[in-house]
Amino acid sequence: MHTQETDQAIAQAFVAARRSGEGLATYPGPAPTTLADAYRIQDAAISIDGRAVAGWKVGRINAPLDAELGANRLAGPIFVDAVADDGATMPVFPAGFVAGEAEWLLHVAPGFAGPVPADDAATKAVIDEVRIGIEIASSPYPGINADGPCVTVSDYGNNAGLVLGAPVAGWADLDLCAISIATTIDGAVVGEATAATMLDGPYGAVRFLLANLISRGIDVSGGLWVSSGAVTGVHQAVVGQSVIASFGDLGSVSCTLAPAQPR
Ligand SMILES: C=C/C=C(\O)C(=O)O
Repeated sequence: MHTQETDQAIAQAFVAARRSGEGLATYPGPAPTTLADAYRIQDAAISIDGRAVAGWKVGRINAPLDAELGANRLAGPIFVDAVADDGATMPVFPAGFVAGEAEWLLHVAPGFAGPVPADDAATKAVIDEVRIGIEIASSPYPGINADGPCVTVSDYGNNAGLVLGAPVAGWADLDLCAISIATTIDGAVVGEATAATMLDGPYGAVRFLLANLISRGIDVSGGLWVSSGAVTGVHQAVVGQSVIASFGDLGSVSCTLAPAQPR
């Protein structure tokens, strides 16, 4: 059973492991089995952590768990100090889980005051920038994804950073779901797809996120990045490897994975 004490203890253990750069061989407490419990742990960890949040990752919850849990996406914070530019070296947890994901990055403009937009046109109206990017998925706990979405949510949705690629000129007139994207790790193509496979697409991810954050009482008025979900897959990788996400004529964005250092 989850109590405030167990939530705090789990959150504390994840924050401490992330600060140390070390792994967590086992889940640090009773694993959450509902999204409500999982987001309470995430909220507690954000509060203990104390770093400013620059944006949020959105990930997919696949069938049949989407029906069981009552949501087909999940969210986790991306901290300001984990946002980097194209070509960056990105810290990850070598004893835990490590992956790179090609993603559309959408920025919700400062001043958003709700309500959550109802369709893509209304969603575009609250966005002031779109970029190509890479989400770094990494957690000190190796079972972070294998143990299911509630465990994923409980440790920041398995996020460890965001690589900001080039701004997309004329994004509002482009069909983001029509652009072929490829992910390459150490020179080998590990996935190719478009965002057409992703539920209601990148703008739908923004709507999900705004509704999720508002329901949790989180301020969404200051401007925030949305890393809208893995297009070509969640590609596991190891320290030292390079990840390149290619977005056709829009160009590519890359990073290299390095071990997290104590902070
Ligand atoms: C559990 C993580 C999943 C993602 O990051 C995703 O679907 O984008």
